[in-house]
Amino acid sequence: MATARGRDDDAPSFASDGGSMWRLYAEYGRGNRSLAAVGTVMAVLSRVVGLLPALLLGLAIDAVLLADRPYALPLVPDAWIPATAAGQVWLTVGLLVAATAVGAIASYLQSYGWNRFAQNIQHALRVDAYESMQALDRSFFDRTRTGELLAVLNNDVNQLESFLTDGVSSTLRLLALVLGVGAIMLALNPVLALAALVAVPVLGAFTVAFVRRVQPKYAAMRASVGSLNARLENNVGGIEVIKTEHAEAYEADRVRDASREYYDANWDAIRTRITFFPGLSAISGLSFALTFVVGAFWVLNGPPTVLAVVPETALGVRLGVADAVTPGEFVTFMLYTQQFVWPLAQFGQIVNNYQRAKASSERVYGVLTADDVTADPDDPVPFDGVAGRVAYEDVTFTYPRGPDLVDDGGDGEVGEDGGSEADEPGDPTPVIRDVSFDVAPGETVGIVGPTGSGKSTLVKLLVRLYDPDEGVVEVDGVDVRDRSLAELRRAVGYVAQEPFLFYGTVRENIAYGTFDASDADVEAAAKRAAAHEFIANLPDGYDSVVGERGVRLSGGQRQRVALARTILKDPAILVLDEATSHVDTETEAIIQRSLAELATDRTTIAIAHRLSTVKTADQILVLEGGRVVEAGTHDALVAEDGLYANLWRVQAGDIDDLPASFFEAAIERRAAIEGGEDD
Ligand SMILES: Nc1ncnc2c1ncn2[C@@H]1O[C@H](COP(=O)(O)OP(=O)(O)OP(=O)(O)O)[C@@H](O)[C@H]1O
Repeated sequence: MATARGRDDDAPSFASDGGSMWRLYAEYGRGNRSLAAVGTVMAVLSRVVGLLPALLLGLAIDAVLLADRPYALPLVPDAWIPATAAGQVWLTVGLLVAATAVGAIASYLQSYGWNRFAQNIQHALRVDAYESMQALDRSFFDRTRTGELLAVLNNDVNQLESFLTDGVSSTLRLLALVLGVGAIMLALNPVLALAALVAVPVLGAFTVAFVRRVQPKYAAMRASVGSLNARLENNVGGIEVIKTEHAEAYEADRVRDASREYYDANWDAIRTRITFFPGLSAISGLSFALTFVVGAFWVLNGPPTVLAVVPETALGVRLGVADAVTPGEFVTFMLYTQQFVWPLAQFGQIVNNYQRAKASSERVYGVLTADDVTADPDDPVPFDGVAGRVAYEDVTFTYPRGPDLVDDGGDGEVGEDGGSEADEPGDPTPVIRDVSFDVAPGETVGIVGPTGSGKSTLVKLLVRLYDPDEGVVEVDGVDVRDRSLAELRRAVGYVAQEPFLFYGTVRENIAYGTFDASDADVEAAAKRAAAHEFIANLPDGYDSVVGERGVRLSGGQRQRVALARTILKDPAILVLDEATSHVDTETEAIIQRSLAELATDRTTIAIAHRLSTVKTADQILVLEGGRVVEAGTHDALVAEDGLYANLWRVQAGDIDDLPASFFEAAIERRAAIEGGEDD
């Protein structure tokens, strides 16, 4: 698909099956029924009251112009009607004012009801969509572009709210109006009413045709908003690279392309929409004119002659074709026709908003019902104090590619088969293969190996960021999938390779996850992570704001804040993924000393490129191509004279002593990694 270039072809589109909108409204509306009821009743009341003026006006005109027409009001006993003309005028004025006042109050209450209803739903929906999104497993986020997800949580949720606020109440008012006016007109003069009502089926057919055309266009538009958002979000995040690579022009072009894609999708929808509204108005206008012609000639010349053949009591209903139409009736009729026909054109706007909300609701529903969730077991095995034994048994893992996800491109063509065959890159290769090892409680294990050999992936399986395809990862003899996620993640402290800091203070970042920690605990943890000194030197100390993602700190400082966070958590099992890679050797020595102290009474798994940091580990696993190729203590591995011994020589600077086979293997490895990245 041409327009899919530059998009992640396996990125989720958040599409869901149809019907999601009403399911969402039904589910979220349940707790807000009384607001909806107030909105509904008041919408109907305001419309009904709005019908009174035209009726009163017609009656008043006839009473004034026609000597044989006494002033009478429907449903009002004659005894209540004033005898004098002036009294009747005042009664009419009084009723008009009362109708206007009741109409205004009803209109306020209906707006209150529906707006409150819509805001409540919007709020609940956004929070739930966020919670569902948060529960999705790590691989979902690998495939998803942040901007697109934000578009769903923001724009799409807002779109639903806006339809609820305007669309639903307008529909109700329109319904009340059409039924009310239709009934009154039919009662006044059924034949003349038919002239006005003939527009209804025509408008209906016209609207159905519009909906069919515009619906896929709105879906395409929502998708391209997501695409554009994703591009913008990515570029703001990568602004440093854009600047240092002097890629401003290139990125401006890419944003232009994404924006143009949105423009085209939007314009396509707009073109359809702008032909729809004038079309509706034209139909409404024609119907108004038709009613006027029939009515006017009826007033002037009596009933149309074509109707003379219609029996007066056909079907037992009085058709009134033989009656004259009074000027007052004619005015009432024309006012109603206008009130009735023009708002029908508004129906187009409602349908239009409905279609937009429908496209949005499908995306929101897609997030709410996405099932890529790391499941908590039904009956988790509780920890009985965490001893800290870790075991991997024949573990194999491959990163999922996501062929199940629909690519809807930017051009609005939603893939019918869930992705094109041509994009299928073949079976992905496992990143972890048949890995088995055992870590006794309190032991320290070092994991080393060339870049891309699967070290980070291996430890992510322990905290269930991913689950293995084959084999088992155990903590204290129980499969981690049988542990509750909360307990497991409390037991295992994980310092990621690129630690993430939240916008906020240093203190908040250290206490993240241990939210009830005291200031003294935070400081103690920072000291153990060799972070206290630099924090104390920041302008506001522990209250200094770190900036978004911690940009105001250096890479090494960020690492130490993240390390302090995990130290504060005081987990039984400590997993460090190159936790000190960004700090200088002197600081590293300080951290190593406190880590060694920490490691004495807890299991520690440390990934390291700098082999000196794991030299004293109880065992070292050497990973290559996802397999454990060597295992043992530092001395044993050096004596073995294999990959570890060669890596050790590299770091000791003894490059001249390395065998040629080491370089050949290293070049092969690089080629394999780069080849893997290409596909
Ligand atoms: N989220 C992901 N989705 C798909 N593939 C991934 C993902 N993360 C890593 N990989 C791939 O898995 C392989 C192992 O990556 P991993 O990060 O585990 O290696 P590593 O040994 O920790 O590397 P380094 O030493 O460079 O940190 C690499 O080929 C990488 O391209």
